Amino acid sequence: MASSKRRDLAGDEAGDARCPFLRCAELILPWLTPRELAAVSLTSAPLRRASLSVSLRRSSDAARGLEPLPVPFLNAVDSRPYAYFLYTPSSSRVLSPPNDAALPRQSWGGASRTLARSTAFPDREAEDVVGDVVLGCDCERCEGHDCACWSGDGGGQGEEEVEVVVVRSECGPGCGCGPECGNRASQRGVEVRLKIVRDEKKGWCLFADQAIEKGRFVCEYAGEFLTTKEARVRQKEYDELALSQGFSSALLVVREHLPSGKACLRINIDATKVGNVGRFINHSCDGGNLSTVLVRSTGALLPRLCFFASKDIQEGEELSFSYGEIRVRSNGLQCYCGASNCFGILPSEHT
Ligand SMILES: C[S@@+](CC[C@H](N)C(=O)[O-])C[C@H]1O[C@@H](n2cnc3c(N)ncnc32)[C@H](O)[C@@H]1O
Repeated sequence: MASSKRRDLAGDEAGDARCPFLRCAELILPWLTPRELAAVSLTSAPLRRASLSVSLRRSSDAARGLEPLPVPFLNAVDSRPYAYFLYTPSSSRVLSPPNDAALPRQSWGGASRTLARSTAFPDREAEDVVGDVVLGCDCERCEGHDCACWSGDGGGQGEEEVEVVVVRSECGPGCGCGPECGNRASQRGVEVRLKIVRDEKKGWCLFADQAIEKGRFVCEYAGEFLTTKEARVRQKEYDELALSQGFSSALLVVREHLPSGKACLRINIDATKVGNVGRFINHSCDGGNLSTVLVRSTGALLPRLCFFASKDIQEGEELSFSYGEIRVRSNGLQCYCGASNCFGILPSEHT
């Protein structure tokens, strides 16, 4: 009996594959948002099966084939199969669309992984529209030369605090060397096995799926480069959503002090709508196991924010870093990092 049921199912699937309408659907479904996919799946059993396949393929690789290794979603706590956002391996490739424009679509979960590459981002140089020089940086801890600080959104209610990070130079487009050059560690994408695991309290969390030695590059914090004006508008929108719907946003502000010591370059990276696996890294009050490094490639105006292992990391360990130390709101979002020195609330700072 069971085997005849299996045969029926296999027969249905073979029939589905031969139907021209379903072959078209296979091409279209990967371009749909989860909401659109759910609506389509209600229309017929074959479309429900096709939509389910798309969801399964999406949950098997958050990076949609754009990184050297797949990064799966694992969820044992609720029914969400994956988080939906547009994937970019590196910040420098994307541009924020105008406020009122819909985000471009990106194919995800199709039978062919190569479709993900046809993302419709405008083909313009990001660097001519982002990166604000701010005179008289208000960061008190940075002394000016060769230092940088960053702050980020800790789940609403303003940006987070400012943290000193290291600045590193790598080879760039103008250097004669190729992609295998040892001085391009952060330019080859995610080369360590990672997985994204759902937690009841923290939402999605990025985990190491292999041991990672201290100092090794883990991933970039990739997202949309925004102007400061756009960042402030978005921050306000995210704060409201965080308070009303428990929304998780991922907007970081990096300030790199210019050599004069009298100005800093403010870079706003928003991974909320367009990002990479870095957007799943949670905060830890003890500093976690990742260090943040600003990497500037020769010839590039804007640096990229990159994560390196700050200690030896075991397979199965959650990856985390400190979002900062300032908490401007005593009623900020609750922190569940579990560190012995946990403050109880996530860092936050005024935008
Ligand atoms: C950059 S995202 C990290 C990924 C996020 N957990 C998700 O589900 O997409 C930042 C958000 O994660 C959550 N988060 C990060 N660290 C946390 C922590 N230690 N405790 C509770 N929530 C945390 C907050 O909602 C914050 O706004």
